[in-house]
Amino acid sequence: MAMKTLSAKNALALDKDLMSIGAFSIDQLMELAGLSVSQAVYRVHPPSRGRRVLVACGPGNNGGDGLVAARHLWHYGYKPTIYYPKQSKNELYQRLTTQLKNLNIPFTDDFPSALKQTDHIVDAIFGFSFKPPIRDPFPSVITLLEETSIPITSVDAPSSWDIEEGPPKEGPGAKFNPEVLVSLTAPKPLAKWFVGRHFLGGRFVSPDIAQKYELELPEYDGIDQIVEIGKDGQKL
Ligand SMILES: NC(=O)C1=CN([C@@H]2O[C@H](COP(=O)(O)OP(=O)(O)OC[C@H]3O[C@@H](n4cnc5c(N)ncnc54)[C@H](O)[C@@H]3O)[C@@H](O)[C@H]2O)[C@@H](O)CC1
Ligand SMILES: [K+]
Repeated sequence: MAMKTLSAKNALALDKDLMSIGAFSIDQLMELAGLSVSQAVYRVHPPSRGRRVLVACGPGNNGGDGLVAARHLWHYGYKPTIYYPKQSKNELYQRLTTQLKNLNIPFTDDFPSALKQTDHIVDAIFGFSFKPPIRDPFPSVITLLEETSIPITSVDAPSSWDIEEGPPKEGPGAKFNPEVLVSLTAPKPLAKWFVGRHFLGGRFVSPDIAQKYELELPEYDGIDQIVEIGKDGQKL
């Protein structure tokens, strides 16, 4: 399906519109984004395939989506583990972290060991505000994601990919190819380089905002928070 993509600049502007014109709070948007991610994981990797999910969270809102997704996954019967090395002091993130700790969801600083004990990975490290080059401690994490054979679901962007230009030409991330991508609101230009199962999530865009950014969004089915927009190597 050919679908219009949203540049990093427009993704940020749309986010601001959702919170001003749309009257949403960031908590609401993040909750719905994380719920979408949890549904995509359930769709591609049901608990019968293994309940252990390693959720790698970055310092910004992409990481916040991962924290929310982890909570929903726990409620679906998964056993999430969180890698969240650069924790934000922002009150929202503190609350999301407390919610996970209240469910006895473990946090780890040892990414290589955690990777050996998981069935699925959620990559919530960087989203549309990522600017290369990757700073510590993430280069080695991206290299491990690149090398692992455990399936990965990336949130909004395969972390390390340039939002407009796709995978880096060399260094960490150059060979990173997650199995699943959940684009939030609309795919970013980098989706042109992605081959795998591609979902759209973030079911909160009103018709006027979609029109402003000339988005032709697909219909979501029933109560689903995700819609599959590409698979089997079909590209945007
Ligand atoms: N409307 C939407 O589509 C929504 C988007 N959300 C999420 O918000 C994301 C965007 O969030 P943010 O704008 O907070 O940004 P990101 O989470 O994409 O990343 C920004 C964070 O990463 C750090 N960072 C950037 N480049 C780095 C580098 N090279 N090395 C190390 N650290 C680096 C920044 O210092 C900042 O802390 C989206 O991709 C999406 O996942 C949702 O939470 C809410 C709704
Ligand atoms: K990501």
